[in-house]
Amino acid sequence: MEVVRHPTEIRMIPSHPRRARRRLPTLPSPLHPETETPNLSAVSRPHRHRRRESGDEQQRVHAAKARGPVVQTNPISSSSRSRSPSPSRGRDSRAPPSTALQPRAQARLRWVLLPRHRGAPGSRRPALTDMASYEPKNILITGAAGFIASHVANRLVRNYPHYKIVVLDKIDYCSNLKNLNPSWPSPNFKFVKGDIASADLVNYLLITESIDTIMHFAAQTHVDNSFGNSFEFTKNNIYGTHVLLEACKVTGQIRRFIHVSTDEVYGETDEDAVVGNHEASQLLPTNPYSATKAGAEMLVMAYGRSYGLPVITTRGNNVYGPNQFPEKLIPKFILLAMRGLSLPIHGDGSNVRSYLYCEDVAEAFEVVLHKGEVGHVYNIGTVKERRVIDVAKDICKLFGLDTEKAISFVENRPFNDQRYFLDDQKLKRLGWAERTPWEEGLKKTIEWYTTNPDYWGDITGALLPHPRMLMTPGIERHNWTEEIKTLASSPVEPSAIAPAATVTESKTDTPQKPMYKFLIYGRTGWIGGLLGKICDKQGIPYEYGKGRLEERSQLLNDIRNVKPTHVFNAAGVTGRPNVDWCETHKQDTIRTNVVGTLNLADVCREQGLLMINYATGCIFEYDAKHPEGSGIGFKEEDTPNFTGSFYSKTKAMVEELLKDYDNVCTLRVRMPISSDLSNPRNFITKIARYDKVVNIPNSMTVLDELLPISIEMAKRDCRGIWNFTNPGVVSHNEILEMYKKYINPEFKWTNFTLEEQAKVIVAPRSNNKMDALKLKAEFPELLSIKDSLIKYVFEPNRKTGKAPRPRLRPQERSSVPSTRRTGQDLGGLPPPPRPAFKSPPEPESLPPLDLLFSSTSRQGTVIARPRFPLSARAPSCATHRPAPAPPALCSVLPPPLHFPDLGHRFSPEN
Ligand SMILES: O=c1ccn([C@@H]2O[C@H](COP(=O)(O)OP(=O)(O)O[C@H]3O[C@H](CO)[C@@H](O)[C@H](O)[C@H]3O)[C@@H](O)[C@H]2O)c(=O)[nH]1
Repeated sequence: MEVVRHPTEIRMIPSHPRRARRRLPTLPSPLHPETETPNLSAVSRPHRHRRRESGDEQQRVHAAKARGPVVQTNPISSSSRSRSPSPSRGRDSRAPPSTALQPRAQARLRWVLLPRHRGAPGSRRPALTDMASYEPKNILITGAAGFIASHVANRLVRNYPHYKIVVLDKIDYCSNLKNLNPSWPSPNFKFVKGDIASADLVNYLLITESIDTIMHFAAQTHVDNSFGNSFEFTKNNIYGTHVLLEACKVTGQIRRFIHVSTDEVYGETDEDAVVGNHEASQLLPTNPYSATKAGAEMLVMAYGRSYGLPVITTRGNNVYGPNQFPEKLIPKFILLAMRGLSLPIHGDGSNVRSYLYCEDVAEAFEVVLHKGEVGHVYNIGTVKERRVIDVAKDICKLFGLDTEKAISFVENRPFNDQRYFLDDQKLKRLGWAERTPWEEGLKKTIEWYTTNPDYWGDITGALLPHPRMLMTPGIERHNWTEEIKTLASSPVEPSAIAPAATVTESKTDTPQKPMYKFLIYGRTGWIGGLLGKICDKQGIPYEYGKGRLEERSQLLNDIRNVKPTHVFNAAGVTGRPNVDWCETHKQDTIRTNVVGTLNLADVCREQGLLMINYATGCIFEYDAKHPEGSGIGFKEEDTPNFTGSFYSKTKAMVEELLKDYDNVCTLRVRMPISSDLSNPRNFITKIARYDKVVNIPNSMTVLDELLPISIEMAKRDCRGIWNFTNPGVVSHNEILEMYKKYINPEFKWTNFTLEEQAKVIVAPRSNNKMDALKLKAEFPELLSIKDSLIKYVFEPNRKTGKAPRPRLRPQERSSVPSTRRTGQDLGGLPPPPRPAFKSPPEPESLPPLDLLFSSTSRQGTVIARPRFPLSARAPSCATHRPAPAPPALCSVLPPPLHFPDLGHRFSPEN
């Protein structure tokens, strides 16, 4: 008798660059020649070269011998485990099954299989030899409101009225009760809403429903999600499976446990492999999802071996067809094509997948259920492979779309297996065959989605290039209780099932839980205020942060209270009236802009939250490599070269440190502009009001266009550094020319040089061109700065006829000293007709400081003489003390001046 070591360990080989791995030599397989359960134990090999059954039997025998003698470890899977090692057994078990059991194993089998709760010893046990005609009675299907399982459940309910089909589903974000529509009226169908991880519920169901067969589909299945929240995968896929297995052990009545796994457990197939992964191939999962599926398989195998649970495992290729939640490639691309949106290909689209139509797969499960051999693994596969790009092209073709225009290429997944190639012969030998040709299946699928466009409700989040639906709040997208009650012919009464069952009364009329909730810092700032308005408009729930950025406990409180999906940081000190203030308030600047920002990033990371950080592009200035007028812009990866002002210096430092926070999306804003021409922070408003302006081309940010994009970036889970400006540059004079053309034909201005400007400002300011290609690639519709200015700012504000004199807000009027303007440069600011965004109201007590002290531009691009002596500057935002004001202003500066949230203002300096 030989002994085989119990597979206890998956050897995880550190990730290797894909190409490099492919070149490694093939190594012997560590497969146990007697079973189809993979040996995951001792042999350490390069990841890519777990053998794909090289056919070198000598190596296989050698590897088997090296592991030592074999022990009959699974009393149930007699067919595979009672045979002695046979080098002639190739890639799967073809020899007839043996029924011989070891005495000890027989005893164990009896212990497990006899119905200890009700049946007497000697009651009928599953006939171990008549595998080809297994007859279940009461089947529990887990995850049956999901895609594949619902097709299986509907098929079994329809084809086998004498089976009782009990389905258990927690109704996750990707499930839908409508998937079970065909089954609801059937008397042999029962739905239970609940979680497989609830041991009480599962035990109760197994016993009260006299379950003899389990088909276990319930799982977190979306690979993209698993890169974001893999603990959910461990909980659902491993722990959930474990609970089920334990319930099988405890209740002791299960005659079949069909465990649904995936081709992904084999890991990536070599590009040049001509033979597919056979059921005995080594498991080498590469992503967190497939790792949890492999982990679950190990538990299933262990319960088969340790307790004789009659297990069968399936490993399937990709499935497509009606009812699939559109986070998966095919339904997502169909729905995007229906909406005229671009189809985002991860990477270059060369990844290959093998697609099976859902009905064919349901039939495969029907075959496995009735004919599958206990202890065996079955691939459910097709050798017809398709590159992702070709799938996209086929969809485009059927929609009559131009592929060049309809397809876009986006960042790849952190790891994206190139190919999963299965050997599909074993299941075929049981009589199953794929029936639906790709063209037919795809047409049927498109037909279904176009007929049911609203089947899934709000699926905006799923249609993103890298959806992370699991990370959205309240994973349930819908409260299904009422539907359950209506749909079920014999709904499970709450009282009739274990307390853990969750068929509960509907507590709310709201059908849909929101998918996003934003926590925004910078309530009183310009950008913070605008963000709130965009959220209002888009119906996105949000709250403003109450805590100060530098107070960790306050931030944690905010997060606990708000439970956000994303955090937006539009807070920071910019100095009053301008960044010169930072030169003399270095610690205050550091406290908020450095300590506070880092603190928030750190808290968000700890809480698993993405932080969208409105940063600045004023950390660059034209240099020899990026000269003015050359068209060469600073890229995201360029090192800041402008530290002339303390403000910019600290911003550059923070940006550098934030690079190590993978939960942060840094948006480099520059010279923000909005359609609200009455807002004194608006770059246009400022330069139109200055006495003299410099004239330098710069990259700028049109907030009306770009702030909604930043929200979209949050939804798309964009991370890292982004130049957040419109493409191209525009100079001051060009903007003022537009101003003259659209707003006030009589408008005039005076230029002066940088040198002249330097005399009236404290710290130098930056001028630069940012390279916006990265942003443009993600948002191809992004307009160039000049087009954006026309579309979002000047056209909506266009004035015909003679423009009126500028209308200042009452505060502004009363606070403007008579000597402050020459007249011509204040002239012509009409109230904007209908700006897309209005600036948030300034706090009542806050005078319009930009007007009071309007002398300098923070970009260093415009300048006028100070309107007051510098000693009369605005109160310090850090001290909250009113600065002495000139007598003329006393009436409009209510004592004491209070700046409730100045520390959290977004910098208009950017
Ligand atoms: O917008 C998208 C979505 C997907 N893809 C690519 O399309 C392929 C298929 O992706 P997806 O539809 O998410 O499926 P897989 O990642 O192949 O995983 C599916 O197929 C597996 C079987 O191989 C199952 O185990 C998984 O549960 C199931 O999600 C992958 O290469 C993706 O990178 C894109 O290029 N763009």
